[in-house]
Amino acid sequence: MPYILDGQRSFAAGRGIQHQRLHPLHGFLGLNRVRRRMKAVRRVYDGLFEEDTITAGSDTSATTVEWMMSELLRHPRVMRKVQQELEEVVGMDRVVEEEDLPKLPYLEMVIKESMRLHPVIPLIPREAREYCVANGIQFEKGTQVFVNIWAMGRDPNEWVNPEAFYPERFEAGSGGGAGDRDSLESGSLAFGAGNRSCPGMLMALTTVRIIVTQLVHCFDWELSGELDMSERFGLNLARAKNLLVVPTYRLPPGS
Ligand code: HEM
Repeated sequence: MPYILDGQRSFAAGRGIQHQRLHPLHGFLGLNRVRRRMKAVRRVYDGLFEEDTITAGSDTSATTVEWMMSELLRHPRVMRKVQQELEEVVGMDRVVEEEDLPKLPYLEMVIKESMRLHPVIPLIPREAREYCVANGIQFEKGTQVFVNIWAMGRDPNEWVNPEAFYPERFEAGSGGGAGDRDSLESGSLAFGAGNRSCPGMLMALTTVRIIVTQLVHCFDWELSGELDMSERFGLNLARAKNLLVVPTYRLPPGS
């Protein structure tokens, strides 16, 4: 039966698989884990209100998961390669744990590639605090600027074949246009830059990594119907259409 794969409910999948052995597409996200992390983030950034953190932190991660799963469904070769990496590192008799994540280099490339093409916050607002000139353009003090992260990720001057989903471009020496963007945590603009960059980045990356790996490790996925990659423009750049999929459990019974 086709299932609407949305990032929020994918959280549920992880929890269901790990602890309840429910139908894996029901259940509940490890919300306590998320709450614990939220508290940790708040301790560090205690000037922020919880509402801000939850708003900024939930849709963004969920939408990132949806785009990544869409790209994996569109590129079975890449999906298979992620599954193979998981089979080698984790095996097939248990689910992925957070401790496994640093041992999954190909997964990292897939995340980078997906976030390059689908930064969920496509425009980052800034204001010129003083008169300045950048790229020959003069900005008066107080000018509002929107940095277009979406366009930068698809700039043909920066990336070889920018519209292609090709995670291997991030391999050292691949010549794929990755340049010095070898680390998401230090290089990607998908989380902004400078003093106001995303304070939830590390938590977000861990959340996305664990959800996607559990989905891909525990299930084979098939599309139900056409895959429409249209975007719904807004503050959060989400999929315009539901992602309809058919999952099949692939771990042996009891694992
Ligand atoms: C994949 C998931 C996420 C993405 C792509 C993302 C991206 C971003 C971006 C681009 C900004 C603006 C940065 C700038 O202006 O330079 C931002 C700000 C922010 N993010 Fe995230 N974010 C994600 C997840 C999270 C999570 C999980 C939290 C909290 C737990 C969070 C909390 C915040 C907050 C509070 C701000 C405002 C920071 C400020 O204005 O100083 N984000 N995020």
